[in-house]
Amino acid sequence: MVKICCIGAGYVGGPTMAVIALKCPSIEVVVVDISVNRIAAWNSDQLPIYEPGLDDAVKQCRGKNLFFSTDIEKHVSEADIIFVSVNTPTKTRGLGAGKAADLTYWENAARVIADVSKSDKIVVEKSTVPVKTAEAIEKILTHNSEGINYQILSNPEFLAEGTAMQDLFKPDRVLIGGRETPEGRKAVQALKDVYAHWVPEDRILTTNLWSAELSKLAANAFLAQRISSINAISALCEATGANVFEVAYAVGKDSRIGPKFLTASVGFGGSCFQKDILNLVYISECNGLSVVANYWKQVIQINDYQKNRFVNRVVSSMFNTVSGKKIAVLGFAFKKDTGDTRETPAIDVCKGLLRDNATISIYDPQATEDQIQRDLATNKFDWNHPVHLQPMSPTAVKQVSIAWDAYEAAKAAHGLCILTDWDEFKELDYQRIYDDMQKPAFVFDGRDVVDPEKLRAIGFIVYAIGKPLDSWLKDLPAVA
Ligand SMILES: NC(=O)C1=CN([C@@H]2O[C@H](COP(=O)(O)OP(=O)(O)OC[C@H]3O[C@@H](n4cnc5c(N)ncnc54)[C@H](O)[C@@H]3O)[C@@H](O)[C@H]2O)C=CC1
Ligand SMILES: O=C(O)[C@H]1O[C@H](OP(=O)(O)OP(=O)(O)OC[C@H]2O[C@@H](n3ccc(=O)[nH]c3=O)[C@H](O)[C@@H]2O)[C@H](O)[C@@H](O)[C@@H]1O
Repeated sequence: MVKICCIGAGYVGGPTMAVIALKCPSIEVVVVDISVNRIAAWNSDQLPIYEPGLDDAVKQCRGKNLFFSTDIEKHVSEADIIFVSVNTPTKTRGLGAGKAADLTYWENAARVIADVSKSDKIVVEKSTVPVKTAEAIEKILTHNSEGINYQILSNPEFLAEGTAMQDLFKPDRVLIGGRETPEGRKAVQALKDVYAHWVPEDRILTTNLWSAELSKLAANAFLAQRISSINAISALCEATGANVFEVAYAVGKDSRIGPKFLTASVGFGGSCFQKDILNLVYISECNGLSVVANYWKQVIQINDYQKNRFVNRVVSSMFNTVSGKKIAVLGFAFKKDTGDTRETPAIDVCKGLLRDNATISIYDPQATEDQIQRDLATNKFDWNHPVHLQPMSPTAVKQVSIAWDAYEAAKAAHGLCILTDWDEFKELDYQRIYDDMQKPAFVFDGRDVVDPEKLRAIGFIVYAIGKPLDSWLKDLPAVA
């Protein structure tokens, strides 16, 4: 029986291994992690992450050919194929701080592999890493253990949260990079054989190591670039009276452009887009390509601009101050159908409103109170280190409270900001919300959730990103 061990039981390690176990009953899969709590949760009825369809998959194979454990050494030493799916956050200090990837977690994992391996291993980079990481990992492994053959493969993951299970069941492509040697090709074939259990052969692409590593960074950069492009246009739409959703529809109808990833928003969030672009910027700079680096930096600058613009719209609309005013925030997760709040634009928007001394009441169907408070108290870039390495009880921000539903959040509020595209926000009784709010009642829609005209008919003053402005907002500055 082939044995797989995955180091890192997070958003990628958990779902990807559950799908491998489900689709390959003849393979034993063990997911290991340094976090005792996370592993305990994977072994319980309350999985550590919310992802539609994940519970079912885990329940079907846990205890049969899928296991979760903290005994990293045992399972690494027994495995034939080791996936490494640990965090690769942005460095917070030292050389490359604020840009380069912090490979501490990866290096620690590699050192454990080197320490405990007694047989040949295929080591698979599942984490998103800078180009040439495989070379560094190879050095750590070969310099620390004798007589063992390691084949390093790059097999980046392209799943998106909220749709992870369907992305894994039906991937657009699986990408495997390996050394162009007989041993390298054999390792690539071994990993191909795993995916071939359910992925059609023509969707399994093989490349050299560096192409695979770079393709992952490039894919995320291209996706984020589309969002920043449409968000840049959204500002122009507000200035001209065009509607960004009509523009996106018209632009996306061109089959060369396509309709996806053209939804204007308060900004992209999530653990990877910003981190991976910063990484690309850093690699470009390190290779002396400053023009290339500056080009990609713009994608992040537009994203920051969009979040700032939203905050400024809120403050300027509400008579240039939100001091002491209650603002309801609907949605804190970085997108719908996930409880993940990493790099969510809601953090920047809430921090912006808090700087102006607002009082905030937040409702999100999945994000927990503890996580929200932690996010608002954490410095930029510290968030993406494992939760167990972060302060256990960060000081709660006292102007922030968490509500159990949207109506409670909106009660007596002056303004309401929609920051995540949860479907349930479309179905709310906005008349009831209006009746309970202070007047004039403002709605700021950062996610194309509400129909501004319907809300205006109720009496709200509405700002919706990229859509024609209320007469009240027309003369106010978009960016203060
Ligand atoms: N979250 C996502 O949707 C996607 C993430 N990725 C990439 O996958 C990688 C992992 O991301 P996530 O799963 O979101 O991170 P995560 O933070 O959810 O999970 C990483 C896990 O690794 C564990 N860990 C860290 N060092 C360890 C070590 N030495 N030994 C054992 N366990 C260790 C941590 O405790 C944590 O539970 C990152 O490189 C990310 O860029 C790629 C595609 C999608
Ligand atoms: O490397 C990663 O971590 C993953 O990053 C993204 O996946 P994810 O961040 O989970 O979610 P997306 O659906 O890409 O959304 C990212 C952010 O962009 C926003 N977005 C997305 C699409 C759009 O048109 N407009 C827009 O504002 C979302 O609301 C969200 O805040 C990519 O889509 C995945 O392919 C990739 O594997």
